[in-house]
Amino acid sequence: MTFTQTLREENQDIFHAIFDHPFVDGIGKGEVPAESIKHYIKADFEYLNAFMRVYGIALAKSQNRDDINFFHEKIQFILNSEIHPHHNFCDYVGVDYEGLQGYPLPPSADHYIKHMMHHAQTGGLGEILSALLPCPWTYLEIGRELMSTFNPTSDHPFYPWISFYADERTAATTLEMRERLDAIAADSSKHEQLKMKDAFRKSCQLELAFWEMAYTCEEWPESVVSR
Ligand SMILES: Cc1ncc(CN)c(N)n1
Repeated sequence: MTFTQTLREENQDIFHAIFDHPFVDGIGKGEVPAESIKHYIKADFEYLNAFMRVYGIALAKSQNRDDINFFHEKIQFILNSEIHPHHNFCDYVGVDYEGLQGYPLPPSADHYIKHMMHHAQTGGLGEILSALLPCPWTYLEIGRELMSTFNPTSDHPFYPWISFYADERTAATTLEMRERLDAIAADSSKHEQLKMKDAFRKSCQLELAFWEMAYTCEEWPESVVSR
């Protein structure tokens, strides 16, 4: 069994909790509360900005042109392609994308980006890839689960979102990251592998927390200042 197959198996519980989450289920059913969608977009716009910065740190730590090219391409993908699922959500709630940008991150999203940033700053490429991988991998599996469970057609309100993540490009990103991580893990000590496992599991847990954050419109305590 490869290192990333083990990671997937050890985190089956969280993958399933994500598939069962009411926000994810609501995407499949075509019904998600508008406030939850807006909360998601506000946080996800900033989350993806942070994700690109982590790719940038990984690029700076790369030892060969293949890795440099990989991280460079993935930044382009977020900038130019991953805006499509966001536009699908914005159209659903009837708001301008620009109007949902520039907001502070709610606690769980803030935690998630600081977790990735910690591994980017203190770890090698193996640890960074372990912290990043749950992002494409959980969404790829969400897309595939929703495709097979709900069999959406092009008139489904979230068809563009579901088909984007079930698509070959998300599958290719996930596979390329897994292959890079498997190669690094094979040359790493048990201690380093444990750090990678910890980074991966926490990112899976924070993916679940991100859905809950959006669904419940999580805010910092006492964030609304009373006068
Ligand atoms: C929080 C989160 N995780 C994953 C993805 C999919 N790249 C995303 N847009 N946002």
